[in-house]
Amino acid sequence: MPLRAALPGRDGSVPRGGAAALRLLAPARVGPVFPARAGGRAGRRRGVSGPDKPRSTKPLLQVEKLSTLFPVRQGLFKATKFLHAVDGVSFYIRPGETLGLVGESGCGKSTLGRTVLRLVEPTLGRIVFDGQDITRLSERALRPLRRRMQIVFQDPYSSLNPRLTVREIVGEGIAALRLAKTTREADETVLEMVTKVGLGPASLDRYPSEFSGGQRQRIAIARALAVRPDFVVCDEPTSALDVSVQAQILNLLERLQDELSVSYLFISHDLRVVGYMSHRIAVMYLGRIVEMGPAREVSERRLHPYTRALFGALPREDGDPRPRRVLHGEPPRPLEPPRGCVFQSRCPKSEPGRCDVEAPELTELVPGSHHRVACFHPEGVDAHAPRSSARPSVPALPPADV
Ligand SMILES: Nc1ncnc2c1ncn2[C@@H]1O[C@H](COP(=O)(O)OP(=O)(O)OP(=O)(O)O)[C@@H](O)[C@H]1O
Repeated sequence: MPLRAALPGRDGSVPRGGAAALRLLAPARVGPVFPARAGGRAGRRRGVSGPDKPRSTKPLLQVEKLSTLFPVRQGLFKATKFLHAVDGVSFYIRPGETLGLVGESGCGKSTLGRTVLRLVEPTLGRIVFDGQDITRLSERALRPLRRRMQIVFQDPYSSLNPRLTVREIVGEGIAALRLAKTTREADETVLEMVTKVGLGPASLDRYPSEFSGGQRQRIAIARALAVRPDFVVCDEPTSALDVSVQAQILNLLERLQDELSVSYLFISHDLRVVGYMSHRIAVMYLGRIVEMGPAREVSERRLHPYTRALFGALPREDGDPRPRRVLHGEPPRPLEPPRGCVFQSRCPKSEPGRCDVEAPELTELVPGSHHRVACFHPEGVDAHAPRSSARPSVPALPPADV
């Protein structure tokens, strides 16, 4: 089996995750709690292509059984082991759609996002972008597609070159890809993008250090969208920001998506953020997707015990500080993924002889529901019966002034 995973300058020998990571799943509230709205975007906005009414049924991005393994040297005389950062993941994203990817720190979200962009080499599986198999395309052959696939990183402090002005940062891609015929045209596009993200012309000749975290993230978003991509990986774009500006950036991303018809893979460890932004949600655990479906379905039904635990870790809306459900233990090391179900060691429903032997497939329990779960004992046998309460599970974020 050819193992082609790259090691892009990151020390992955110490797998992250654990108790500290789980605490991240229940951070302070993102601003004040507003009257609850339906989980997911399809339920709360008109004119947005929700999972039930997609703009197009043809996927823009199709990922099939994708795995990214990192070779890790254990010691001078020990054999190299392979860390399973992403393990047989399949999903699709339609044009103009947001797929939210949520899970604990270290479960493989960023690696998955980077692998689909071919910033990290896939080990196995297939990535099809707009009908073209890009899994093994050479860098040269990939170049024309690079414009169409962009990324916004978590940290707006380290992701912007401090020596470049905003004009240069936002114009970099336009110049590199020769998207403007004249300097004037390039300048106009830069100004248009900078204005779209809520920064004025006065920002153009200033440096990143002169801006706040939220403003820097706006610059990073302008840079990503200036080349008019079809698909953007948003890798925890608000995690490094003050709570007060998080909602502004989320609303900005949402507005730009509607204006520019871009698709997002939206990565976050914060369920409320993912629930707010996404048309569909994928829940990831130890490199695998354990539940995936329309945002409202996933947030209301929560078929996988892990999804339940994530929701249980959210702060209660009644202000009671006690978590509803505590997830004990640590995730297994991705260097030694368990046989059988990845969640078995922390699962209250784990069945010896089955869950520790066989890996459950991601399966649609109710045909046509588009809601799939990888579990032999999904929560609630009558999981698809209508629920009496209309209360959504993900508290909404406040509206913002963008
Ligand atoms: N270049 C690398 N070499 C070796 N291991 C790596 C490399 N990059 C990531 N890893 C490991 O792969 C696993 C998944 O990491 P990844 O950063 O994708 O997780 P994540 O869910 O995005 O976490 P976080 O939210 O903390 O960024 C981790 O165990 C990590 O240590």
